[in-house]
Amino acid sequence: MSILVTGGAGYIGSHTVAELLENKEDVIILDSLERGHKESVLGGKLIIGDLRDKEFINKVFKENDIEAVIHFAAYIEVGESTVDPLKFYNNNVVSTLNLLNAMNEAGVKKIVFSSTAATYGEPENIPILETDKTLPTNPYGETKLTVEKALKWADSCLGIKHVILRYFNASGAHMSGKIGEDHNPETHLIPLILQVALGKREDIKIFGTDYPTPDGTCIRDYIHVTDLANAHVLALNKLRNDNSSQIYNLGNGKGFSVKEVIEIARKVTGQPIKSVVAPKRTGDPAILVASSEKIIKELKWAPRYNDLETIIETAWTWHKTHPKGYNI
Ligand SMILES: NC(=O)c1ccc[n+]([C@@H]2O[C@H](COP(=O)([O-])OP(=O)(O)OC[C@H]3O[C@@H](n4cnc5c(N)ncnc54)[C@H](O)[C@@H]3O)[C@@H](O)[C@H]2O)c1
Ligand SMILES: O=c1ccn([C@@H]2O[C@H](COP(=O)(O)OP(=O)(O)O[C@H]3O[C@H](CO)[C@H](O)[C@H](O)[C@H]3O)[C@@H](O)[C@H]2O)c(=O)[nH]1
Repeated sequence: MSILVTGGAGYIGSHTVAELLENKEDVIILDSLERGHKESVLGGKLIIGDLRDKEFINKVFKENDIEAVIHFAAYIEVGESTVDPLKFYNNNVVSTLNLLNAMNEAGVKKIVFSSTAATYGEPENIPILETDKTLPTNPYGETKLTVEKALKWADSCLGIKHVILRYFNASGAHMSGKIGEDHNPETHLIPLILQVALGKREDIKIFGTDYPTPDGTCIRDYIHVTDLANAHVLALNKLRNDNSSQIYNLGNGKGFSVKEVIEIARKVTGQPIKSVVAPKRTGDPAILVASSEKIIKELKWAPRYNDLETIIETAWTWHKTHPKGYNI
């Protein structure tokens, strides 16, 4: 039987497909390629289509023997979600309902879902626990929380079991150098810093320097994409072994400020990397750092690349060899 990976041609999805293939899983990748890259799919069967198309998704389940779903497909940009929230509800919520409906009709009872630290909003404690309150400050986080709630009822009423993974800041690239981060447009801090190091961008804007943090810039928890990918394999096996639903944070439990990230990137690249202070971005919490104790304890998750210098080195290797992303 196959594992269906939606959004498997995207950044985190493609790294997870690589990890699944290494674990000898049979993989089907479903992606519209609207924001993904067919070159990032290192193996398995790629089906091109859109989850908003109900007939298409029902057909995928009818024509394939699917054991479980790992669901990455979504829009991910916080800023874009504040400009067009309904588009986010349509792609992130309605698409997922189409998927759950097709799963239910086909009798597929296991799903791993990509959620986010953005479901917490402004945190009440640091590090953030899975049991802390969830009050998203933007439509993107709200759409993910809405899906989490739908999954809860799909479990209790339909017996579809889930593992919800709330990622903090995914970063870095595959150790092989074959796949990496290529969002378009790119808004994430580390790839933007590396574009400055490559001379493709004049400077990196620091969004706000008067946050209540030691150097006044925002603190985030950066997690290597392969460590994230590996957690999906553990989540899948958990669903196979104990058939119960759970929510887990995924971060390194250590925060770095924007200025610290820039400084480490200067060291890794050997480039000066010009920075300029810019206005705050709306809806950015000052500090987001995960407690990942639960997944470490329950699923024996063991991150291998948890040093930020190593994470940035892997991203730098990818960006140097792919200055135009998958368009080389
Ligand atoms: N990147 C991060 O730091 C981060 C952090 C927390 C959570 N997440 C979540 O992880 C998941 C993957 O993020 P990513 O950074 O890999 O994003 P990405 O944009 O690189 O990948 C998403 C993929 O889904 C596909 N897709 C989108 N809508 C689709 C649809 N309706 N039908 C079929 N395919 C569709 C896109 O073409 C793309 O290949 C998302 O659900 C995101 O919300 C990402
Ligand atoms: O040019 C930039 C880009 C970002 N930042 C800052 O750098 C930090 C990290 O920003 P990213 O855009 O890289 O990441 P976010 O923390 O905003 O968001 C990421 O992680 C979130 C979860 O923590 C969500 O899931 C979201 O989808 C994902 O993009 C933030 O403080 C941001 O203000 C800058 O100063 N300048």
